[in-house]
Amino acid sequence: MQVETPTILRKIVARKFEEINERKLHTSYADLEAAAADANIHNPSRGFAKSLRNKIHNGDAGVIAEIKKASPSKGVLRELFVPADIAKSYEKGGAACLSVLTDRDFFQGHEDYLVEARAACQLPVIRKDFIVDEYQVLEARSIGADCILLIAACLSGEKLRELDLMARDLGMDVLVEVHNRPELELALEYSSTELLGINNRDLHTFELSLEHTFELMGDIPSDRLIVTESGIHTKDDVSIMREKDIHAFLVGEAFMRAQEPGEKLAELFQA
Ligand SMILES: O=P(O)(O)OC[C@@H](O)[C@@H](O)c1c[nH]c2ccccc12
Repeated sequence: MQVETPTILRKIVARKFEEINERKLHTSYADLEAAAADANIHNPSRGFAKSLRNKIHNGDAGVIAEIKKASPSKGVLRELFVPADIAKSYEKGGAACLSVLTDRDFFQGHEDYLVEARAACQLPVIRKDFIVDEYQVLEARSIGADCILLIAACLSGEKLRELDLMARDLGMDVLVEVHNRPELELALEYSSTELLGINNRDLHTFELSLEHTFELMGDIPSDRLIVTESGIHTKDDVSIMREKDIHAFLVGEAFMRAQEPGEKLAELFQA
């Protein structure tokens, strides 16, 4: 079963396949396998899901704080952009985990940003990119990623299963992202990952509504940890979610626009 792919996403994914082919000319799959194995010795996974769960067990929100310079819908979000400083600020502000955009062409991200951010703190990090090929999964572990994002809207069921199992074999956690019911069905059928993200933003129209989380959450088995993604800007947004028993959040823009991202995190998420 293949869920229909929206157009902006189709454009990004088409470019992604080109990019992967370019990279394969530069670094072979075998070299990347060796680099990932090496990372598992020198830079083992920090336990992404575990860190989220720990915060939630303590009664806090589990916040995945995003490091994102720009996005296709909003343009540049932050001019002064030093990933290591942002990472430290987030850690101080109480983040459970970091999310680092590594896509270059649409989000002005870079793999180096993930490496720099992770080296500057103790937090586990998710590689936020459009992952459609095994090559990118190896690449993620080789740069130190503790988790990868898999977006149901750009994967077939079989591909989702393959990439999910491969990531977990490499010691990473997997966050599977869905936006609507067909994608949720695909995610539940083809992946048993604990972390299920509901993106409140439609990657086709950029339309954003927190209602997406409430509409889909009822169909998610209780052994999964739901992460509400995108469009969280106010303390009210946070309390509405927590009242409905959603305790894990992925937040980017609201923090990126603040002078001190970690202070903004503490302000939004303090009880
Ligand atoms: O900046 P926001 O609205 O707080 O959203 C963060 C995050 O959810 C968003 O960046 C995101 C969610 N899924 C994605 C997939 C690809 C790129 C980006 C994303």
